[in-house]
Amino acid sequence: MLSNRQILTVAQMQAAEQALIDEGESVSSLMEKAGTGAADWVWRMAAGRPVTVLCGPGNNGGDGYVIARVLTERGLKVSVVAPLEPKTDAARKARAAWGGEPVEHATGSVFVDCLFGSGLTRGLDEGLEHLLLRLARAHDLHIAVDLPSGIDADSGEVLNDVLPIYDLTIALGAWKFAHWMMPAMEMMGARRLVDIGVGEDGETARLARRPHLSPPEMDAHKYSRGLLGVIGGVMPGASLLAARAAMHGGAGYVKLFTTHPVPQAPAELVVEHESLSSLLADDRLAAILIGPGLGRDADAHAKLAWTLGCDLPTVCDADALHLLEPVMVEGRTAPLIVTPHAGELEALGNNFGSVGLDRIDQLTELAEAIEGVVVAKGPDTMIDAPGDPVLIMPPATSWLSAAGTGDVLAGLIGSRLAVGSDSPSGHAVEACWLHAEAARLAGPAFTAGDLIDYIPAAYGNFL
Ligand SMILES: NC(=O)C1=CN([C@@H]2O[C@H](COP(=O)(O)OP(=O)(O)OC[C@H]3O[C@@H](n4cnc5c(N)ncnc54)[C@H](O)[C@@H]3O)[C@@H](O)[C@H]2O)[C@@H](O)CC1
Ligand SMILES: Nc1ncnc2c1ncn2[C@@H]1O[C@H](COP(=O)(O)OP(=O)(O)O)[C@@H](O)[C@H]1O
Ligand SMILES: [K+]
Repeated sequence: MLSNRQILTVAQMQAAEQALIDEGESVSSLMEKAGTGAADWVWRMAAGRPVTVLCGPGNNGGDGYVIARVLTERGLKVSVVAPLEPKTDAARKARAAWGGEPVEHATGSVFVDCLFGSGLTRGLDEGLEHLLLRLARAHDLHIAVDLPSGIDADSGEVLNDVLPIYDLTIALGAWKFAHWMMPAMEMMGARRLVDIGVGEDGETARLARRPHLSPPEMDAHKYSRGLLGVIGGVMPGASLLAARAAMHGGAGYVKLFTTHPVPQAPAELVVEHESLSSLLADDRLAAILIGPGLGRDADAHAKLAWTLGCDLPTVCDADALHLLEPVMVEGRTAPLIVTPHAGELEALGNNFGSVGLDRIDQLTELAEAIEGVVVAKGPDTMIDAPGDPVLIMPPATSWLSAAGTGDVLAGLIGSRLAVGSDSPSGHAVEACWLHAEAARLAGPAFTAGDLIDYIPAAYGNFL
């Protein structure tokens, strides 16, 4: 059965195709499924208008010839541009079955890019780049088959300076990382997946599943729902945002521990000013969040070291990520979740020895090194825990790119961790969904404070 969530590397995709071939398929029969499935989408988009297909030398080009044949049979006017002869047997057969004559150039309504797919090994050379751009400019609608040509399937890297922007990308068989990773995913437009029979493999990366949350138990009380301690620092605003968000994230009780005055704290938020050691001795604490507004001085360092030494379920965000060192996590057994944005991921990589790696490798290595969950934030937020498949969040609204929204997410993750009904990475996923859903409901131009107001309604959408 088609898995709508599975994300494969090129090597995994090739292995999956080989498994199908071992079961009796051929490259040509797979190409027929891929091409006819893609042709259905092109047919819908074209709505009777002329189509131009750009076919490359490999099997992606082969898919293009199948699309051209199917749409011609259905009565559409189809032109094929083929700057390179087909090199694979399956592509040659598909071209012969199409039976038409390629043209040098075509204008029309719908442009279908079958130049290169997952077999791309380098950026497009100047001639192909110009041809691709010229054809794209000569058409109104742009469709990429499997992947836009010129991007790296495994890293989402865009290998040419200028490439077309697509209205639709039709993934074949399974998602590739580039479909859900920046910067490539920005070019893809809507994404659709065509089934060619690739099965589910529990080991591979996947899109994070939308969670189902539960209301509190009938006999719940504030402690049974989870007590979260948020440790503040020199910038009270950030820890206050996190604590306020946490109050709506499921935990029954949120306390803010800070030595600094917090005049804007709402009445429901308990602010404690005692020493950290006595506050952390409370055995009712279900989880701790430390980092937003903490500062990066010696005092902040000491607070972080002390907190992690208490071995409670802990979320580290913001300043804590710059201070975190391997020695602080040694010997811990309680869950740890870190929530770096790109810059903080870099800083953590430096401290934990995972430098110079691509984003996915850095994520997985860091999760192993801290023996905890890493939530790598951004337009393509990814979550990893040691031994688990990498999870990628579906894209959230770009209005989240506002100061303080990370503090809100950290508060939500802390809150879910305090609830403690799922695995730590499961809680990170729940919080990311709550955050994204609150942002969707908040509409345009919200602030981090506004975002918090939408968390209860977002919560309601997961019950
Ligand atoms: N392998 C299979 O069983 C199937 C593959 N399918 C399609 O096949 C695609 C992968 O096919 P291929 O592995 O043939 O790869 P591509 O069709 O993406 O192209 C690879 C060919 O282009 C050359 N090439 C790579 N980068 C180049 C560049 N920058 N400039 C010039 N030439 C370059 C390679 O040397 C190779 O000859 C998938 O994306 C998908 O569209 C589907 O038809 C389904 C079945
Ligand atoms: N362009 C974007 N599209 C979607 N989500 C984004 C975008 N930019 C930022 N975000 C999200 O917003 C939050 C920002 O967090 P962070 O960078 O820590 O900001 P801050 O430190 O100001 O709170 C993260 O959850 C991130 O995933
Ligand atoms: K393509």
